[in-house]
Amino acid sequence: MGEMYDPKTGTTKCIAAWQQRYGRVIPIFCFWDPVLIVTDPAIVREITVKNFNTWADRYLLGHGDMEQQIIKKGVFFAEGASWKRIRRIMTPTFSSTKLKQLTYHINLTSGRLAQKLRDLAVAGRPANAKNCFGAFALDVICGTAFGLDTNSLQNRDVPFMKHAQSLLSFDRYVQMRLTIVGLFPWIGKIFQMFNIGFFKNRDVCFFKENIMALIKDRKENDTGHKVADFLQLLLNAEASDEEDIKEEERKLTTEEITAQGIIFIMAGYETSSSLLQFLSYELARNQEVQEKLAQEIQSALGETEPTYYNVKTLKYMEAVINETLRMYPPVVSLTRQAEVDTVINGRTVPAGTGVLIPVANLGRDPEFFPDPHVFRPERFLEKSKENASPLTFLPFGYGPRACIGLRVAMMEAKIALVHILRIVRVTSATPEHLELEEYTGVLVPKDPIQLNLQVVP
Ligand code: HEM
Repeated sequence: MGEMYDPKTGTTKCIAAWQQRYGRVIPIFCFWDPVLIVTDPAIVREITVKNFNTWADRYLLGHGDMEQQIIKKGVFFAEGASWKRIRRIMTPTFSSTKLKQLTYHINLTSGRLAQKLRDLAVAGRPANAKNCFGAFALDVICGTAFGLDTNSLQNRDVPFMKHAQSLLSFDRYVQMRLTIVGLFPWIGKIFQMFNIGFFKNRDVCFFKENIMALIKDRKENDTGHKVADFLQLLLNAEASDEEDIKEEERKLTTEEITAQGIIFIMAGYETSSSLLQFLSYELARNQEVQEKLAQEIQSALGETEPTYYNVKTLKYMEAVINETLRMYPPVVSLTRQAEVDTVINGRTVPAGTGVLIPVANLGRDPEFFPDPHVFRPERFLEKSKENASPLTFLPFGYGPRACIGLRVAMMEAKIALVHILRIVRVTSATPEHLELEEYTGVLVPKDPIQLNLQVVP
């Protein structure tokens, strides 16, 4: 009998303690499943890159029985040859040429966000970071993915906002299903027969119906050529009715395009919101960092509108974002599953074994990042041991299965910061002691962050 996971201690602390005792490859059981927790950079490389073909799929509790059919067609959850095909078709959608066409919408939404924060500063009211950055991130994803102007920054009751929040909420209902399927794996198949999934059907259906209606509208009214959002780019690569085409050459069907639309909301909403919440909190606590950032924006851009290219020159800003992602990675761990028997650390690992790479532990490991609890963006600028290995800093994952939206997320955060810091400063923030909620899908603060703001004179 080994050690038990103690929910009171929290996942990150538990893993850190196990690592002290057992080293950087820790075998555990996740309910009945054998899983290895890996914090050794060389083995992380082995799994995510060198031996990628063996480890291409994600390890999912419930082994895929808990995701609705349409969700499983999304690139995040897809497996094997199907994932390969979808990812290959989607990759050009995220090229620099395509991404620079999205800046119009990101600038529009960032301008609104900055204005909202300014209004709160003028009114002497604190900003609820989750509400402001959550609405911002959702508006960005709805605009860039579907060409929709949801403006949930002004109107929090928009159905897209309600369903997105509910879709991603890791409430008791979801936790209960996960525990039941963890303890009694055969129930997963029964849940599947009754279409009971990990995500709530009403939210999945809402997004499915709305995205399909958008696709229908684009096709009927031939408005596609006027827009350059992700949906249109995928529609341009839509499958024809040819039946005799080889599986790996098949393009995306309407249902598959719809599935990618849902995945964009899942992957791009809470993650970007989480990043901006923690970043603004750290700016409040590190005023010198905030001033340096504002100065960089002024000297590099003046009053020019931010673009895909000019925000790339903001190196200090990039370091501030990276330092936030190191301390508060929105996705706290990566998972993979062995397709066939393989060898790790000199030991044979049977097919089906899961791997968990705890991104949050790697980022706070003093061996890789000295004084890990100190917010110090400079560590990402200096040529040092700290940024020597990309395998210790994994907020966007690594290898062929890494985040496809990395450049969108970085551009979005940078453009938002340019607009915000041109007109307001974060003077202080609560809570005094930030506790992290580790059981949700995405890392969030336990208590909502409130930001006190001041208008730039
Ligand atoms: C701060 C923001 C974001 C963070 C921290 C983040 C992080 C991640 C991580 C850690 C993964 C798993 C990578 C792996 O397993 O190696 C991932 C996958 C993914 N992300 Fe992001 N992400 C962010 C924003 C976005 C955005 C804005 C989009 C879409 C526009 C997006 C789309 C995706 C997709 C589609 C996948 C699945 C890729 C695959 O399985 O092939 N992400 N993301």
